[in-house]
Parts: sequence; C-alpha cells; structure tokens
Amino acid sequence: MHPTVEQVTQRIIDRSRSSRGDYLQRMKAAEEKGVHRSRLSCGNLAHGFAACGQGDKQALKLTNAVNVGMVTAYNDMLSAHQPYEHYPEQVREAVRELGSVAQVAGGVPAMCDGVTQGQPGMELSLFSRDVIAMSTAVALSHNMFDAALYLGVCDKIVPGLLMGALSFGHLPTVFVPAGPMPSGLPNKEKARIRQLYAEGKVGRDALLECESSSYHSAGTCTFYGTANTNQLVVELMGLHLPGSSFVNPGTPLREALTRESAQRAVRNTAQNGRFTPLYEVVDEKAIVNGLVALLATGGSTNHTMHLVAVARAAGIVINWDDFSDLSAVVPLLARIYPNGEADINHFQAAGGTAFLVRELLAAGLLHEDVATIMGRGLSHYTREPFLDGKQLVWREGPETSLDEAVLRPVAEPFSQDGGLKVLGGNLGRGVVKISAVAPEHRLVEAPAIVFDDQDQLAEAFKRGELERDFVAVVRFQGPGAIGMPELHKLTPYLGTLQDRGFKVALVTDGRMSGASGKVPAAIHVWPEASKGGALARVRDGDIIRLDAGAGRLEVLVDEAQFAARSDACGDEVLRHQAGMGRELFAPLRGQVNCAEEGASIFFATES
Ligand SMILES: O=C(O)C(=O)C[C@H](O)[C@H](O)COP(=O)(O)O
Ligand code: SF4
Repeated sequence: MHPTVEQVTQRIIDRSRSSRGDYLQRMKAAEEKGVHRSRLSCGNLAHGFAACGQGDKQALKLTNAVNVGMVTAYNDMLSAHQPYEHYPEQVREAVRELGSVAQVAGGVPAMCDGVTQGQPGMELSLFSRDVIAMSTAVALSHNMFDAALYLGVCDKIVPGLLMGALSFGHLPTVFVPAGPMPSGLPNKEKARIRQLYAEGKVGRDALLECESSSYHSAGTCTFYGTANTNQLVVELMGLHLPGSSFVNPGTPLREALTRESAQRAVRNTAQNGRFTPLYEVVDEKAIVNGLVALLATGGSTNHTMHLVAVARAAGIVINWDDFSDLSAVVPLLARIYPNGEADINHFQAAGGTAFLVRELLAAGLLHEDVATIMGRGLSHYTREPFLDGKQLVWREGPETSLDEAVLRPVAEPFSQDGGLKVLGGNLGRGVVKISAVAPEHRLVEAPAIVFDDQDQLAEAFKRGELERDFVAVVRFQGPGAIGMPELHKLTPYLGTLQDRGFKVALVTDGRMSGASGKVPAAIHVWPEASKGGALARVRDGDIIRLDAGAGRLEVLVDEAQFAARSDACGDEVLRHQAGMGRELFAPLRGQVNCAEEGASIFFATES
C-alpha cells in the first residue's frame, strides 16, 4: 500500500474509534438472526403484505423467503432517474426466481440540479440530501425486509440514500445504477454556445437547441458532475455490481445487470448463508477507496461534503486534510468534461472502472482487503460485465487504456496529483478543484468585487462593468444563510471574461456544480458570511489572492484594520428564505453544520 494511503486510513480509524464503535454496536443490535418481519405482529404483517399477490403473500408468511425492500428515487424530472419507472417489476420478477419477494419500501424525493440551476429551487438542493436520508428511514422502518436495494443516481440522491441506508446498515444492500444517456452535443460545444448567449451573440432559440441536443434522452447527463461521480465512488466502495455504473439504459446488458443486482441482494442474506450487511462494506477502508476514486478522476467538489456526511453516517470522521493529503499522492487518471473534452461514455469505452481499479490497486492506492457485495476483495472490480448470449458474465477489463486522451495508467497520469486543494488563510477554509483549471489561471491576485447575490454579478456583466481583472466574492450563500446553492450559472459569464484575457476568480461560501470547471473557484468557504465569517468583512477593491497551487486564500488588508471592520448585514438573504417552499426549510438552515463537516443537519458541529 502507498504509505500516505496507509497513514490517512490509520488516522481516520484512530479518529473514528469511539464513534465507529458506537455505530457498530447499534448495527449489531439491529441484526436479526431470523427474518425481520418475524418481529411484527400479525396485524402489522397483514398490512405489510395485504396488497401482494397470493404467491408473494404465501412466501412472506414463511420465514425462509427473503423480502427485498426497494427504495426508489424514480421521477420524470431527472433524465437519470426516469429509467427507474419500471425497475420494480424487473426486480420482483428476478427475486421470485429465487423464491423471494421484493416490495417498494418507499420513494424518496429527487431534485434535478440541472432543472433548478440558477433558480430558487437550487436553495433546497443540498438540504434535499438529508431529507432523502430521512425518507429512506421512513421507507425501511416498516421493518419487513431482509435486504435493501437503492435506486438512485444523481447529485444529492445517492449520498442521501447511502446516509439513510447506513442507519439500516444491518441489511445486505445493493445500489442499482441506471446508466448514462448516449452522447449528444459535446459538453465543450454546449459551454461555447452558452458563452455566446451570455455575450448576447446568439438567441434563446439557438441556446435551447444546443441544450436539448446535449440533454436529449433518458439516462444520466454525460458530463463528469456529481451524478457520475456518485456512480464511480459507490462502485469503488463495492456497492454496485462491477462495471455496472456506466452501461446505457434500455440495453439488454443494463436489464441483465438490474436483475443480477436484485438477485445479489437476495444471495447476500443470512438465509442464503452469505450475510453481507452494509456496515461491513462501508468501513474506513471503503471510505478511503471512495476518496481515492474521487481524486483519481477529478470528481465533483460536492463530495468534499457528501463523503464527509456519508462517513459520519457510518460512524467515521473524515475532514478536508484527509482529502488534501490523499490528493497530493493520487494521480489524475481520467479527463472527462469539465476536466477534458470526453464524456462518461468515452470513459467507459476507454476501459472504465475496471481499468481504473486495476491501475490504482497495482499502485497500492486502493485497499484491496475490503468487503464488497461480490464478496471480499476489491479485485472483483477489475472485471467488466458482458452478455454471452443471454448469460451475464464478467471478464477481466482491458490491461491498457483504449483511449489515452481519456484514461491513463498510473505510470503516465494527466497530473501527478488529484487536483483538489484545500485552501487556508485569513478568509477561512475552502476547497478548489484545479483539475479543470489551466495552470496559468491557478494564481489570481486582483481587486475584489463583492456580491451578496449571484444575480448581481450577472447584471454587472450585462452592464459591461466586469471587463477587468477581479475576484468575484459572492457571499451569504452558505448553508445557514440560503441553503448553499450551486452558483454554476456564473460559469458562462466568468468563462467569457477569462477567455477575453482577464484574470478572474470566484470566492464563495456557496457551491459550484460538479460540472463547473475552467474558472478558479474557492468554494465552500467557512465560517460562512452569515455566521461571522471573514467574507462578510470584504469590501470592493480589497486585494484578494487565490493561490490554488499553494492552497492559500487571503485578503491583503492590514490585519487590525480588517478585524475592526463591521460585518456586512447580508439583508439580501431575507428574500431567499421564503417562496418555492424555502420557508419550510428554515429549521434546516438553523441546524446545519459547516461545509467541512458535511453541511448536514444530522451531526453536531465540532468546529
Ligand atoms: O454535477 C453537479 O453537481 C451538478 O449539479 C450538475 C448539474 O446537474 C448542472 O446544473 C447541470 O449542468 P448544466 O446543464 O451545465 O447546468
Ligand atoms: S446529472 Fe444533474 S442535470 Fe442530469 S439528470 Fe442528474 S441531476 Fe439532473
């Protein structure tokens, strides 16, 4: 094993010893030697299977039949989740072949960040993750189940499902992907048309034509944003079938993988002699494997919060120093938009997760000795699935990349480090993803222009006031202020200015999308402005220095002068706290912890 990976893993184990011990004690107490539904009364049970067909009802009366609870995030809003509409029927049919039953335990809400990007709904997005975790608990609290299947792909949904699932970590668990849509208009061309629209050089009709040529059918969007990062991270944590994340929906292989996922959940139960509870799969080594997967592929910055929150749900405490230390030794092996021109289908064709796992295992950057849904050993994941006639089989993945413009071996990486930097300095702590930022843009020192709302920046751009070097400080965007929205709508404006030769950067206590890229952005800055963070004391004209390479974020103002300043009042936030349901989330804004602790409502802040 690489010494840094070993050291980071050991310090996480040491840091988590007490909380992990409490979690495991809770999980073992929840384990039932027999089927869980045997603890229910006759009345409970009768309600639980009243709507089942006779065959299923009979099976559920017996104690040897496995009942699989499905938690589904199906809806028609997310192109990535639309394929889940008919998964329950496929799952039920597959488990009946093994004499078992499957029921939809419950549904969870799912927000499409693409639909809400730049809209009021985006201010509910991050909180929807924790709402999904609670909704997962509502579903599984029927306690009719011996195993669980989770149907979710996108941004906050997989982290939320996994956080909820970990409260039921005593259950054998399989996550079921649905796959990416086929490639459409290249993401880089989409971004170019967006910048032309931002400059007023093309109209809405051209923009809509471009967008709908990029997002054109069922399946996950093909950029490497949070959704596809989720898929890759969860697969390398051993919770998907090997090589199943990026198989396109509506294909025979996809359907075969869905059926096998369902049967795998049945086989991994106590009744079938291979009891593999979720709490055994998600341990410190699996979390580190998830971090390495994120870093080796330039994955979404949202995981600097999601993986923290998921780990906490398993009793494991990680922080941004773990990300930073691993990033320093994990090479960047994939260039998928926004980190390159390729999309996720090209990644899959180049060798996909099988090649990535092979390379990272060989370099000692992944823990092999882990539990997975396939049994012990991450080396199960150097294989890729295919159909031999109608038979689903696995074969070793390619030993060399089939497209080195997309996927590289450890010996010749795109970059020696994972491209995620933690920032420190007198403005607070934040993160910056440099894998998508050209080297010449990784150090920006320029006067601040301060915005208390992202629309103010867009309006200033349209008035022609931003044609210069500057650092946009967009503050009062934090989780406690307005729910920490993604500010991805600013990308075309800032990208246009960068292309015009200006040195621009963004500093915010908000987020960016995993699909954001080329503009240097110091994000997730905490303490947030609305909680006394230094961003509240920055003024127009202050010189800000963002040095991504050195991991520094500073305002170059005399320390005593800066400390003597009063905080900006941030009244703008008031109009973001009601309307479109935002008034319902006031308790969550009041309870949420800081970005480095996962921006979650569940875990008491330690900062
Ligand atoms: O990856 C993430 O974290 C995202 O939130 C991606 C969002 O779905 C984008 O908003 C969709 O990309 P655009 O079409 O460029 O807006
Ligand atoms: S990847 Fe993002 S934009 Fe695409 S369906 Fe999922 S949430 Fe929506």
